[in-house]
Amino acid sequence: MTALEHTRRLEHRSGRTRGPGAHGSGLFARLRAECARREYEASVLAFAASLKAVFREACTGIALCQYVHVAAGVTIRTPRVGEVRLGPPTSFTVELMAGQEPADFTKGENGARLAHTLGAHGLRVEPVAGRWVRIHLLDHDPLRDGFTLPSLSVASGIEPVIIGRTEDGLTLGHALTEPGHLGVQGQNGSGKTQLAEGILTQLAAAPDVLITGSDITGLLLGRPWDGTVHRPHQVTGTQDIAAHAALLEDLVAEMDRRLATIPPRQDKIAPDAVTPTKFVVLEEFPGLLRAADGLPRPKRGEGVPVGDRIRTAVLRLLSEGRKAAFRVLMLAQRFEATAVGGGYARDQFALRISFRVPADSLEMLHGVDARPLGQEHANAAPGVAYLSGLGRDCQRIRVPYLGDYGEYCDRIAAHGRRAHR
Ligand SMILES: Nc1ncnc2c1ncn2[C@@H]1O[C@H](COP(=O)(O)OP(=O)(O)OP(=O)(O)O)[C@@H](O)[C@H]1O
Repeated sequence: MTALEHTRRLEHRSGRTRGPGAHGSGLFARLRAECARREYEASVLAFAASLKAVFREACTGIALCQYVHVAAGVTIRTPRVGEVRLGPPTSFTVELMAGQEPADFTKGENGARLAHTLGAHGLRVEPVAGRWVRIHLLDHDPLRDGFTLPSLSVASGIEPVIIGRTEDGLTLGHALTEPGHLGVQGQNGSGKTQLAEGILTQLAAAPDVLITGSDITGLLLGRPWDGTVHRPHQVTGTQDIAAHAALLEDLVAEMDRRLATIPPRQDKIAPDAVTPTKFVVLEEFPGLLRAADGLPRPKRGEGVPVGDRIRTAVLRLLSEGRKAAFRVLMLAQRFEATAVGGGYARDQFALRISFRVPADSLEMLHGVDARPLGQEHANAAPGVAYLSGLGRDCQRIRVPYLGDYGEYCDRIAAHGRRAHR
């Protein structure tokens, strides 16, 4: 019998025996209730014993154990299991061995391997006290269920905007004042737009934030922003690709002005309503570069190719913009170096988010630590992403769902800062 079958049988049994004894007061009823209670207790003990045995085997299988040399040969020590709670979800306490850390149970592929051996979908490790942790066996993906982004907006870029929920159910926020650009990749339909729309609607009203940038699709920026202070700072469509380059070069000039006027004894601009954080959105950036590179190249000595102008401007914004209160949000299907303006440009993203992408793309953006996660993430559901950077380990998150495109337009209309306010 596998651990999974055992769990199911006992859960069923625990449910069935919860009530016996409650009905009837005759001798036979009391005997039946007593019998059921003993049977239940025996089944719990049997389950706990079998879980301990399977856990021990699993720890040995993934080398979360110690080999102790004794006179009779080598014995294997595994972390000791304490109290077992039937659940659901089933959980049990474990005493860490010398040199072990709680994260060892989930590091790399350990979490998935342990969980599968124990018949669970995944596991969560909660430090309890001293050297003890509680391991929770999850019977389904904690990110399976989506959640809706409430219609809210922040009053300042200092306030965090909601970007997702972790596997532990914690809401994850990101303040625009955090010193990092955001890089987001994902295949078509994986959820990039929902994330970007969610972030933009939350920022649209902040007086110290200006939403600017380039969008060849003309859906994320552009028309929904008509009538707001942000709209004149956005370039959309593919009719005039040179206009995208001109906007980005204007932003670089503004950045240079700001850098030249940083007040004495300060090393960065403190954004306010007069000098707002410029949130530079680059929607489908590789597509913009492709379109620019497809334009006829100017003759020698007659100017710089538009693609090169865009690459140079974006690289400068990425590498020097942080101190001048510039933050870039770049969206791409994959963050291949050539597609996003070079490996140096890619390295400038302090906060990196990957929706469903092929395994090699995940590693490209998040480093080799993400390699073991690649295969599973290649089939991730829309809205499920990996996030790393700004002091956070690579972790899975669920991004909130905003609604259909009409809802996005309505929220920008409701929150978008207007010139006359
Ligand atoms: N956070 C989410 N929660 C639930 N469903 C989502 C979420 N994000 C996306 N989806 C679903 O996936 C669909 C596609 O999402 P979205 O348009 O954001 O993808 P995309 O990566 O931007 O794709 P494209 O590159 O084609 O624009 C949405 O219409 C929605 O049905």
